[in-house]
Amino acid sequence: MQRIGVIGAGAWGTALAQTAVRAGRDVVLWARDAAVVDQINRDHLNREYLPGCPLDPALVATPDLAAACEADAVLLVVPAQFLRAVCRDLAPLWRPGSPAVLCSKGIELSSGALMTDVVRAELPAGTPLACLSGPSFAAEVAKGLPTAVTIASDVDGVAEQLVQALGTRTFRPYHSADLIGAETGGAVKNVLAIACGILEGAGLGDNARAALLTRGLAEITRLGIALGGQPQTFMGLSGMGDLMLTATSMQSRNFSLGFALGQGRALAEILAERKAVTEGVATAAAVTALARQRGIDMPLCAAVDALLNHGQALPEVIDGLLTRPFRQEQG
Ligand SMILES: NC(=O)C1=CN([C@@H]2O[C@H](COP(=O)(O)OP(=O)(O)OC[C@H]3O[C@@H](n4cnc5c(N)ncnc54)[C@H](O)[C@@H]3O)[C@@H](O)[C@H]2O)C=CC1
Ligand SMILES: O=C(CO)COP(=O)(O)O
Repeated sequence: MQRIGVIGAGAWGTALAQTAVRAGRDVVLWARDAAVVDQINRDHLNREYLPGCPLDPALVATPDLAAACEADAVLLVVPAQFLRAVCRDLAPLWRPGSPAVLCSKGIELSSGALMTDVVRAELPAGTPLACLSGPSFAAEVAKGLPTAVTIASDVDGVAEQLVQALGTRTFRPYHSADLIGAETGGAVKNVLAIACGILEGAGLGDNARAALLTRGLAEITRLGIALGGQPQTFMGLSGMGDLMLTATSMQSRNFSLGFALGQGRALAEILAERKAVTEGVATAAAVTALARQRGIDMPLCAAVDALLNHGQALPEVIDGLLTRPFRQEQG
């Protein structure tokens, strides 16, 4: 895999493109915004989405989807709610047999579909699928700080090839065969990061944070197993690893949104101030609907959804969680 296409030049697409260049690959990064394309090619910067990170001059950006599809593997890095529309444009341009690597973290709100379901439905039949997930803030990856992630695929040998293509001394992918497990962890942790931010912003204490992380991981695991994931995946980088990172750091857009909510600010006001995507907002609703449909108990995700999307007041949401019946810990 020498030539890598990257679809989406937000923070994560740009950082992944940069790390693939560092790994010695020829990389073409597609951006929908012509100004971003020009800036990457001319100034070797993406000031809009990845400020303060000088980019390798060998990184080439393009406004032409077809040019990014001329690749041995294509990383899909557009926000979850836009992925289907972009895949529809990609489908006629797709190089047969080229793996699609999902790097977005979310669940489609309109359908409850995982990102792999979306891609499977829209890209040509037989396209090998993989998922890259794990604890990885884009700015740190772009700067070459040490990072470990999971690359999962259900097609023999594909994850291993991607590990070889993208891995460097400081960007360290581990391969896995559990595609569903890897992507479920990445999607649901965003909702739990909002919850953790809320409790931090509201000053509910360190005990509450530990309780939330632990019970949150139990929610990820319950849903992930029901969708077909392997239990041990949720203890790995794409599960516990990403939850620990995202739900404890102000670098996270999801955590910082939760923090502001916990301090009493309104969702609309917080969202109006940011251009960056905060995936957990839509995913809270998507995951809560999915859990309800499958009869899976996910009280923390449901609480975030009630607060964000159904107008429930914060004290009421917290009270609802604190007055749940006592129960056995496992299961
Ligand atoms: N930023 C990070 O540290 C990480 C992000 N991710 C995931 O990567 C995905 C992309 O996030 P970021 O690169 O951070 O985004 P971002 O917040 O930096 O940028 C937003 C992106 O959305 C695109 N966009 C806006 N409207 C669009 C539309 N209508 N159609 C298609 N694209 C549109 C913009 O062009 C831009 O590329 C998300 O699912 C996120 O969860 C995963 C790991 C790390
Ligand atoms: O997924 C991420 C880190 O692994 C990025 O999280 P945020 O989208 O909350 O910034």
